[in-house]
Amino acid sequence: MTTIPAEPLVIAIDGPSGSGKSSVSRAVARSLGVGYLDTGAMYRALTWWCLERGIDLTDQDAVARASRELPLELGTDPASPGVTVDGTAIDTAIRESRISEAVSHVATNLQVRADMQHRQRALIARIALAQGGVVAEGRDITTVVAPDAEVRVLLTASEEARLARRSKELHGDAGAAAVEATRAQVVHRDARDSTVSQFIVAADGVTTVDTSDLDFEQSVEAVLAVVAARGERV
Ligand SMILES: Nc1ncnc2c1ncn2[C@@H]1O[C@H](COP(=O)(O)OP(=O)(O)OP(=O)(O)O)[C@@H](O)[C@H]1O
Ligand SMILES: Nc1ccn([C@H]2C[C@H](O)[C@@H](COP(=O)(O)O)O2)c(=O)n1
Repeated sequence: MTTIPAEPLVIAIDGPSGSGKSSVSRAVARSLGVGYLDTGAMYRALTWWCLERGIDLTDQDAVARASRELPLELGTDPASPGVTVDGTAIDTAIRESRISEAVSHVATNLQVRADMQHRQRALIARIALAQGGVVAEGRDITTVVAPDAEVRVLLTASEEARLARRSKELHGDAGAAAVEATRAQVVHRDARDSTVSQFIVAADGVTTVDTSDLDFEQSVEAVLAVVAARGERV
């Protein structure tokens, strides 16, 4: 473990799919001994819940209603951040391809976004207080949900690197066919999601960490270096 911040520290991390947000954020939170919030899991959980209940994802009002009623519980321990809806553990189910391919319908619903952003601000405040700090990651955390966070990072990587990582994770190899099969879950999803959030280019005051040429441990160290340098910026 590195150092436990004296004051509750909010670290906001955004970035495109496959940049390493979830895995790197969890490792950073563990290293600092603070809580973790996976906001993407919230959109995934709502997508799962709507599909379970037969709600048409293109029916914006119905999905927004489901969002307001979603009985969601999120674990905030970076070692095991479980996701539960109405008592059912859905950690594995929300990572299935059918959810990855459908989640943008939900994430681009502006009524849903307003509801989720409201929940996320409350969660960030609560986790930071309870766990001495929080690493919150997603697509609009540095810009909309927590623009006043003490540390704001855009974690990015080249399209090639992101496709290869996700392909290896899903198919166990990064050969051309596997990479192509992964494209819809990475590039096409980012194109849809970027119509409602800015996560390709860093906003003012947000530090870009490009992990294209870094391995996992080096990426974690690079984010921890940004955290360590906080306050040194003018
Ligand atoms: N710097 C890195 N070098 C190599 N592999 C990495 C690196 N960072 C993350 N990975 C691996 O890449 C894969 C994708 O990472 P992760 O799921 O954290 O990305 P993400 O940005 O959260 O994606 P999404 O937004 O689609 O959920 C994981 O298998 C992870 O272990
Ligand atoms: N703050 C956020 C977090 C996530 N999303 C969207 C983008 C993705 O399509 C989906 C799932 O996220 P992932 O688990 O892949 O990081 O949710 C968003 O719009 N805003």
